Amino acid sequence: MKRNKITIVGAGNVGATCAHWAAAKELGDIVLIDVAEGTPQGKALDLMEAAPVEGYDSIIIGTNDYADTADSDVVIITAGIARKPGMSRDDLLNTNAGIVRNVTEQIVKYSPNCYILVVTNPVDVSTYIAYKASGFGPNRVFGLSGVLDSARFRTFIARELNVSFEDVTTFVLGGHGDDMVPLVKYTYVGGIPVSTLIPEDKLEAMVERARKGGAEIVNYLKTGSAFYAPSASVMQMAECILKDKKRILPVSAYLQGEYGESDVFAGVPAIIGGDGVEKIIEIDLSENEMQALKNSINSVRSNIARLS
Ligand SMILES: NC(=O)c1ccc[n+]([C@@H]2O[C@H](COP(=O)([O-])OP(=O)(O)OC[C@H]3O[C@@H](n4cnc5c(N)ncnc54)[C@H](O)[C@@H]3O)[C@@H](O)[C@H]2O)c1
Ligand SMILES: O=C(O)C[C@H](O)C(=O)O
Repeated sequence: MKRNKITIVGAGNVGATCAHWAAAKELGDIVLIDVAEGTPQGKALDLMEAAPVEGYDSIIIGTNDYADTADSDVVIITAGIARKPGMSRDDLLNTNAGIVRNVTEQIVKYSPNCYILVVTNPVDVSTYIAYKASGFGPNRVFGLSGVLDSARFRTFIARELNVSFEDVTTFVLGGHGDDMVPLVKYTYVGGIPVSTLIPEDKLEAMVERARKGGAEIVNYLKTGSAFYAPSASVMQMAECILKDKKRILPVSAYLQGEYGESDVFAGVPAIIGGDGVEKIIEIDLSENEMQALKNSINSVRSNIARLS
């Protein structure tokens, strides 16, 4: 029986932690690849040497050679620079656009049948670049945004109510930027609408904190950005493909008329299963929510227009 093969491009904070979650969940064998010589090799060996203690059976290799990534089922792109305090994610575009394009070309050459999950920021634009460079169908290339942004919003709500994190469900839509759209209307705690449990002003403060959740961590860390919750989030997306889970998750997906938008990536709810983005779900939005989504998508479009 063929084992799943997961390639993670970029062996930095997000990439190495993705490998950690993937091994802990025994999602498959793992290839960690980076331009830095020694880094992926050292981190992969170190992680594999934890296997006898933790009891997972993933084979983990580190490399600088794309030939080792051949025939991957899922490829996660985390390569590129991260922001520092005072920067926006969009400030990373000039450096990261070329990296994502180049990485995608290499990946596709060796794994023509894979699914590509993009993490590198600004993620909605990076995912657009990877989609165009891959020549893959839109179901096979998508990005990390809403799972992470929703996880932050869920965390704040669960702590406020002192309930299990698992029992809070929500959606955050739009681009993964400061104008993302957390949807209070679609937020439930154990099936109960959150608006009946938390006063409006407190909820609004949590919405704002979720929107700025990335910057909050950057301001603490100073030298880089969040990686535990981001890597857990993207590995949940990978797991949905590898196990054909068909979960409904908010992901950065290619829009072809949904929500009145085309030829752009933005966070929307979608069924994620063995065939990647199997269906984008269009939910009812109020006029204000739709306008907020459009504003957020317009920010993504203006960055796409900056690409040469
Ligand atoms: N979409 C999201 O929600 C989300 C969440 C967290 C981080 N990010 C983004 O993910 C990216 C990585 O973050 P990080 O904290 O891991 O950064 P990091 O600096 O710790 O790691 C980045 C790694 O990429 C490698 N790299 C650079 N160019 C490469 C290339 N051409 N090929 C292969 N590897 C290359 C570097 O050597 C480094 O090891 C950043 O752009 C960050 O903004 C996005
Ligand atoms: O904030 C960042 O730059 C990294 C990531 O997009 C996040 O939301 O944590």
